[in-house]
Amino acid sequence: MTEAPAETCPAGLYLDAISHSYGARPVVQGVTLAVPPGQLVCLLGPSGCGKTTTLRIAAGLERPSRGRVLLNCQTVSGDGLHLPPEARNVGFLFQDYALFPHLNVAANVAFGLDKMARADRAQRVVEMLRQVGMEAYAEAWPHQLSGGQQQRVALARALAPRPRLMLLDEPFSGLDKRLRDQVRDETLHVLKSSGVSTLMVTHDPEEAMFMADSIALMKDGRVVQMGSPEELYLNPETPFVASFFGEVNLIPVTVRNGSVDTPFGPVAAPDLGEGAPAELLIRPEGLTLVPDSAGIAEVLASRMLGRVSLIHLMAGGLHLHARVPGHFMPAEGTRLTVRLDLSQAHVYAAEPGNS
Ligand SMILES: Nc1ncnc2c1ncn2[C@@H]1O[C@H](COP(=O)(O)OP(=O)(O)OP(=O)(O)O)[C@@H](O)[C@H]1O
Repeated sequence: MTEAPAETCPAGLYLDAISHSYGARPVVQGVTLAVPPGQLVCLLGPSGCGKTTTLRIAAGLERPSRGRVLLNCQTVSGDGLHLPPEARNVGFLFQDYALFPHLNVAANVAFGLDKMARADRAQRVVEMLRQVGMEAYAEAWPHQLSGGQQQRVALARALAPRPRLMLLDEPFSGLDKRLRDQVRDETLHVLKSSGVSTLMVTHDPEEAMFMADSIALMKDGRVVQMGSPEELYLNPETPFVASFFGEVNLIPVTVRNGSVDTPFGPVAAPDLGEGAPAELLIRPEGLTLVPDSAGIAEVLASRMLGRVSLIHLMAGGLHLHARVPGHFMPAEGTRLTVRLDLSQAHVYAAEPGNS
């Protein structure tokens, strides 16, 4: 393995300007990202944006056409070198990464521990099964377990050899919603308490926000923004980032005196120039509604969505959606005063390709 220069060498996983093409088609283009030790980073983005290819490059299952992969400051891909997955000491958890059906639970977990002394191996298996709450199932066969239990055993198997990196690709998508929430929560706790660095692929923004210390949002093979879930949600750099985390109201506007007008008051605009066409994005949860016979907005429809109510309203000629926590169902035609939370409103240049 080649030592990397110290200044470009954060510990953990470091992808350094990775590009990859299938034939003539570029699918990953100059991706640079770090997964610091013990951190969980999610690769998030729409279908086909290159998440899985990036993960496969980190695993060593694909060789990048350009760039380098570093693990704890050692080059494992790049500079003419390419270590295969089995030489990288990485653990995998995939949606369809099934357990070996001919091995019982304990033997599945022991699978990657062949270099350990027998007694140490048995102890490590018990320790791992305890960590994932499956110690009572050591002698069970995979077909006797539920999907969630199988996934817990797969996690124990992946972590047993103490990998220096865990790679997860849509690991919960085979589970139904209720089970998924529970297994996701357990998986996060086990990963965090093991202290392993983790890179996880998901297309689900809520899942990424639940799991990640840091999210790299991808589009067309590139990372368009990377940061903590709060940073991406509260300070999205483009309309694409803003709208990826949930429905938004999108309003064409014009910049006047450094701001744009809305029916609820002005919103400060970035420096786009006087008269510049712009896009105003308002999150539906950024609108607070108060019934008021003198209000400028009118209810078109109210819908209960479970924990929130969705109100369709008309204000200043605009059809907007507001999401209000709890049960709030004003009748059609009710007049409202609307307050806008400015932290939930963002103005962008109306450039083609901006979104
Ligand atoms: N082995 C391959 N040969 C050719 N093209 C491929 C191959 N693997 C992936 N692709 C293409 O590369 C692009 C990126 O695929 P990738 O699986 O990395 O995206 P993704 O973001 O993980 O998508 P998804 O969420 O749908 O899995 C897609 O258009 C896909 O069809």
